[in-house]
Amino acid sequence: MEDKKIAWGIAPIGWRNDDIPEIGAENTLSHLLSDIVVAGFEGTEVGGFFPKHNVLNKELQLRHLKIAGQWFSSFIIRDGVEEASKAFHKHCEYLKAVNAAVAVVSEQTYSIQGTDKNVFNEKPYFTDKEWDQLGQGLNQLGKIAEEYGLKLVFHHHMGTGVQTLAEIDRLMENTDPNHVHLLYDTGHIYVSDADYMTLLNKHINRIHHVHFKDVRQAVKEQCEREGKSFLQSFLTGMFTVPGDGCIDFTEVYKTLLETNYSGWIVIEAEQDPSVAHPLEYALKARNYINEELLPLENGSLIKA
Ligand SMILES: O=C1C[C@@H](O)[C@H](O)[C@@H](O)C1=O
Ligand SMILES: [Co+2]
Repeated sequence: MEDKKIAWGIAPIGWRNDDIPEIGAENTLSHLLSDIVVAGFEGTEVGGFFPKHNVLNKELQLRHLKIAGQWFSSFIIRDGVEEASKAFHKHCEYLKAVNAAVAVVSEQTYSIQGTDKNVFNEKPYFTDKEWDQLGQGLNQLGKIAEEYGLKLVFHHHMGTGVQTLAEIDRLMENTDPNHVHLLYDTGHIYVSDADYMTLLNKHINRIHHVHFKDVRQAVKEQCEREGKSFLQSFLTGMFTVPGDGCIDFTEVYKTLLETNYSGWIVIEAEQDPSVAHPLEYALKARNYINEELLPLENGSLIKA
């Protein structure tokens, strides 16, 4: 992050999606990275199709782009922390080699994220014993991340055992603030609880990475009525870029400024790239940031 407090990125998910690797498969790494430059972002997250670290670094350097982090599916409850640690070491090694800031961890034991189950009412729940296992395991993974100069940021997610505000509260209570941080994803908390500000205000001190994902309310309601899965919901257009849905990002951004948030804010709007042109939506997001969010910085400086 150097001297700048907030870095703006955009995730590959609008071009290619690790949850459904077939969609957008024609979009190459060069295409994605060059679009990111055209849209005026400083970096991105690592996608499942990204190459070895040296190849990626070359492509990044040519475009003056940086890597914020990468998703890691942990199975601490299913496999135990020793097994999870082995895979996590490899993950962190790669992230260190591409100079990333964070390792994004999501506990995927019992997750229905990639299944055809109704994401609105079939989410899994952990037992007390499983919560303990998860908390202790994440503390260990957090220490591993630090060995590589990274912060572990936990991703609350629809269709998983850590989805609702109450579950995020429990996870925060059950983990060591020195080693386990939080990723705040506006889209996931909105679809889960509707209220996205309470989570932000409550856990701002633990938040070290942010995903800006907007939600189309009418599409969300339709998906809920039809009992759609997570994958079907985003293919139907439940998510979009900030400024194009019902979340008030000015309120979110003001809070981040007032609390001196330092880190990445990554636009992450999964849609079907054959329906929502990735560069068009990246430009739409950038315009919204420039016109509605960045001007708030002056207001917040005056207030401070
Ligand atoms: O951060 C994320 C990564 C994706 O793989 C995930 O499904 C998406 O919803 C998300 O928020
Ligand atoms: Co996210």
